Amino acid sequence: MRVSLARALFLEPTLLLLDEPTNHLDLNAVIWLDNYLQTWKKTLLVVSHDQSFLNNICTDIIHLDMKKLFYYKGNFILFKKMYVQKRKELIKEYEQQEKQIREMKSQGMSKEKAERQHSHKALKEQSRKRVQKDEDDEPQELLEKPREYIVKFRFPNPPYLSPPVLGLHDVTFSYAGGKVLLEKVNFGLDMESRVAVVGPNGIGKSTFLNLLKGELSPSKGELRKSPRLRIGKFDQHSGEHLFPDDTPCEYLMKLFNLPYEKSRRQLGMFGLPSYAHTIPIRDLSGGQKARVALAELTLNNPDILILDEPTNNLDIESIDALAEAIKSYQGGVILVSHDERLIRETDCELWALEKKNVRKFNGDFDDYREKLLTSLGEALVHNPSVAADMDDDEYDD
Ligand SMILES: Nc1ncnc2c1ncn2[C@@H]1O[C@H](COP(=O)(O)OP(=O)(O)OP(=O)(O)O)[C@@H](O)[C@H]1O
Repeated sequence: MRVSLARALFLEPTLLLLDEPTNHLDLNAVIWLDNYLQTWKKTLLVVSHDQSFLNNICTDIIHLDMKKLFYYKGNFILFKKMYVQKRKELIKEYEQQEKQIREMKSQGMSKEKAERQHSHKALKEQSRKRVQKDEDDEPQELLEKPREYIVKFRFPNPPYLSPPVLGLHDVTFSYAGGKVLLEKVNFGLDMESRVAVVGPNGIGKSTFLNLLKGELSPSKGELRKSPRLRIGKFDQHSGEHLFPDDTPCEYLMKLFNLPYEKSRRQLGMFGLPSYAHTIPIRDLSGGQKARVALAELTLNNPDILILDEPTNNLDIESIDALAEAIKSYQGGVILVSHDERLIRETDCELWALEKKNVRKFNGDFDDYREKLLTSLGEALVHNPSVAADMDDDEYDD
């Protein structure tokens, strides 16, 4: 991923097309790319579910909605505001159309005729308003009902567990025959924790989370956890353990002994479209499987959430829903993510994995960004006036 991206950037094409470029990058690389592309002089067309990235680099947004492209000037924040307004107008127009059709029907007209009549009427109205007619009159299509796409996640609040809840004590770890990835790590989580672990690709972030979950055993040292602790872990592979022959609805019903309706409600809450509740899991997309896995995780009532790149298979609305759910959740959360917005929104402390240990970064996300870019010798595009101090003082031992 890094190599193909580097090649694309090096060639400086007139038109640079990027499809989810941040998906396989670590946070440091995303910060660099974001900063770099802010001064990109040529045309860039990007598809991304990373809102901060879109905000920082885009001057225009094209929204693919109801099978059409809609053009907006400005970055993603502006688009969101304009879209809310546009939706209101579309709903109003749709309601007017439906009212007129209802009136025609009440005068004894058939549904089909009323709809046909309405499209001609709408066309006449449009032609009357048009100063210059530059295209052939075709009966105007009826407006579709603007779709409402609301995703709302909720993690049930666990009972309070007094600290220490979960911790690594003097943990050293290496894979069989591999080099030491973590050495004498001491780290603890409690119910109030909000931690984002950052560090470059391959440094051992997922390994660290797997040690906390107990999926890996320390080579030296130990994992200690509260006996009643339930951990919920979600990662890019979370869809893989689902039974492929079951439908999502059957899967949750069997696992949690749920009634049919409750199972469907749970899936719906996690944004799985209703047709996908009753088809085999093997036919779901990666993003849809991720939703089933999140629905399952929630039903397990976890006390601590371990999230490893949770945004990769989620769309923008679901990432927002995830951030909201984490904000109102009263258990502990530790995550690895390259999504700046998720880290900021959830108020996570940054812990950096480097030199085989995990240490708290003293500063907020902007400080981290600035420190990183300065260490790479990059000019800061957003905030050039602040000088960075590259001392190790910024870390707690
Ligand atoms: N099961 C395994 N057996 C042997 N080596 C492994 C295994 N899993 C990971 N590694 C190696 O351990 C190192 C750390 O991997 P890990 O996935 O923990 O890093 P990471 O920081 O999460 O990376 P990324 O940001 O790319 O996801 C890498 O060099 C990786 O190749």
